[in-house]
Amino acid sequence: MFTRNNLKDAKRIVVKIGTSTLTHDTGKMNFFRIEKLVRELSDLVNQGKEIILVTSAAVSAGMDRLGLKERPKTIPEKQAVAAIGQGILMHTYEKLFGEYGQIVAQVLLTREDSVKRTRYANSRNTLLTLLNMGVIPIVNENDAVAIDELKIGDNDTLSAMVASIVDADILIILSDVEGVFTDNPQKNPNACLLSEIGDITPEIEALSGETGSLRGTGGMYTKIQAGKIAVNSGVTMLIASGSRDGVLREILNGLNIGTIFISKENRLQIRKRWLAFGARIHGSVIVDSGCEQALAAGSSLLAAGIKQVEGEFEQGKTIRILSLAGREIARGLANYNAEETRRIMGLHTNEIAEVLGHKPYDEVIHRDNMTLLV
Ligand SMILES: Nc1ncnc2c1ncn2[C@@H]1O[C@H](COP(=O)(O)OP(=O)(O)O)[C@@H](O)[C@H]1O
Ligand SMILES: N[C@@H](CCC(=O)OP(=O)(O)O)C(=O)O
Repeated sequence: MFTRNNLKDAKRIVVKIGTSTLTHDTGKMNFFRIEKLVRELSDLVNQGKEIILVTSAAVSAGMDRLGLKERPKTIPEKQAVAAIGQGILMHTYEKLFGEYGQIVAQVLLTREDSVKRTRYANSRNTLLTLLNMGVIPIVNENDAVAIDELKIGDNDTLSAMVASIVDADILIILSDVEGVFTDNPQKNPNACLLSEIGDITPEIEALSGETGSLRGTGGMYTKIQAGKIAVNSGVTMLIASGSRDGVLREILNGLNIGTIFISKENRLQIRKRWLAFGARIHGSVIVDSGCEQALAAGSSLLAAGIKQVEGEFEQGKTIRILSLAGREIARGLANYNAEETRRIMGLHTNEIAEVLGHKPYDEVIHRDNMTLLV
């Protein structure tokens, strides 16, 4: 488990750099900063570290090339602009990393690459093979083809998925802020930096507005969600400022900068991790406190403990299990669809057949298909 004290021993490191760090306010690339980060990353590889870079800014680079002042609105336009920008991004990295003697590879992923078991295994194998060859994989979402169901939607989540897929030691997210503050520091000058976040409680999630900077996607919200994926996958995550000189070296030297999310000790088994974080969430059930305790002790989710059902989900889809206070306790695959779950909630197992006319399962979610997050 990595804490501030032993970060220098981290070997496999995923670094995510957001659009707000890679571009100027004008929307044009910030070459000065990109060069500095490429130099730092190259130096880490020379020290024997394995580095995966998750980069944003394809859309920004494409907009700049086309002279667009506003983000494209339609999906085909967005995809076209990202396809143009991705080439420009890779050209830049190829050139700069090449100057430091590094070999890079482009890896474009979609949600399917972490949801489908075979694609998950393929992505993992490719990334690990590249690392083995001493190459720096440069990852972005495959924006040109990923729409709706296939889309991860933001690179914070993507970077946490990548970190989870390759069993990284740490994930470093570089942004235009020093870390997570008690409030949006761009709007509230009195907001204070949180040096460490232990439990990702509903209060912590509430610190982040839904939006980010003008050019970024998702703001602090998606970074905290990424924290959930990372810590539950055994990956310690840090958020720090990409404009700070020598930021990566300072982090690895254990300096108290940015915000650290310390990983949980037990890494989820690969299948459970995929179940919890690869799949799209289709709805939630809210359970009573007795049920919450039973789940924590390893029981399956029974209809009797469910108080409320949110959203419309099909049988077999991934849903969240929330406490009465709104805390996410677990995720799992539902044996009943939303409508059936509404009809049987609060009932004992032996009453299900009477209400639904059939009872294919005793449990609403079987414990083998459930990942506890507490
Ligand atoms: N509690 C918070 N702490 C820090 N930043 C916050 C918070 N709430 C919202 N933000 C916003 O999140 C932004 C960073 O996210 P984003 O714009 O998506 O950047 P990136 O391109 O690096 O992903 C900050 O500029 C800030 O406006
Ligand atoms: N895949 C998109 C970036 C999406 C995204 O999450 O952006 P950011 O919030 O800047 O990390 C792109 O390359 O433009």
